[in-house]
Amino acid sequence: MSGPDYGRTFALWRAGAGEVWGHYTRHAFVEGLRDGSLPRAAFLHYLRQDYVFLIHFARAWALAVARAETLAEMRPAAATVAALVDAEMSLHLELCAREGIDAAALEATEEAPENLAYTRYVLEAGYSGDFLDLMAALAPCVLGYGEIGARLGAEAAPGTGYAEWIGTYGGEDYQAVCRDVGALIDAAAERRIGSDFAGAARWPRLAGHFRTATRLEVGFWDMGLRGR
Ligand SMILES: Cc1ncc(C[n+]2csc(CCO)c2C)c(N)n1
Repeated sequence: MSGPDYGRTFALWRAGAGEVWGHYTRHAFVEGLRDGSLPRAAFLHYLRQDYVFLIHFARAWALAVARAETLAEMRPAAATVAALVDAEMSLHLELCAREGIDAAALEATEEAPENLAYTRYVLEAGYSGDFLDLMAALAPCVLGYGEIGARLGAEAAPGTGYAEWIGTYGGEDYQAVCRDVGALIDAAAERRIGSDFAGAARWPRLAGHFRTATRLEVGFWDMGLRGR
């Protein structure tokens, strides 16, 4: 099964992750968003944890700014920090406010272990590695939601309570972000390991970061379904 075209590196990493990729992108939580059967309480639990997740994810993209070796790498990383802090977090604040969860309650969310594990793993990939290691750990998050959004945009049942979420990730704006991030990763890989990606000495470690982050996404959905 081939996924959306977000570049050459993504296609190789995605294939290398094997069945774990499908466990992530076709998780029961995702199917619940698609057919509308996901309990609202599970979605809200997920949103609250995701608010905390995005704070640490913005830190990871800020680390990418620091790890960038060219202005062409620095610019999109800086733009992503701004988009996360302004737009993405506001969406969560707004969705939660509508359900009676105010900003103070969101701020007071106790971070779930699955959340901790995932975000600190991504940050550690950047602390101990370079820009490309960090991109390998960030990619499942950014591009996986693109793949999920694209599929749900085409397949979701109409009139469920999750149309807004699906529209955010399935919409053309976010799909363009994914193509841009895919191109950024391809260029970052060529710069550091040349064009024979799979033949590079550090390829297994990069593919390992992608696969591990994908497993941690599965854990995040599991946590969301389980609720508190
Ligand atoms: C657990 C979890 N994984 C992925 C995303 C999706 N996501 C996180 S940041 C971002 C914007 C670009 O970096 C996107 C699409 C999420 N919200 N929560």
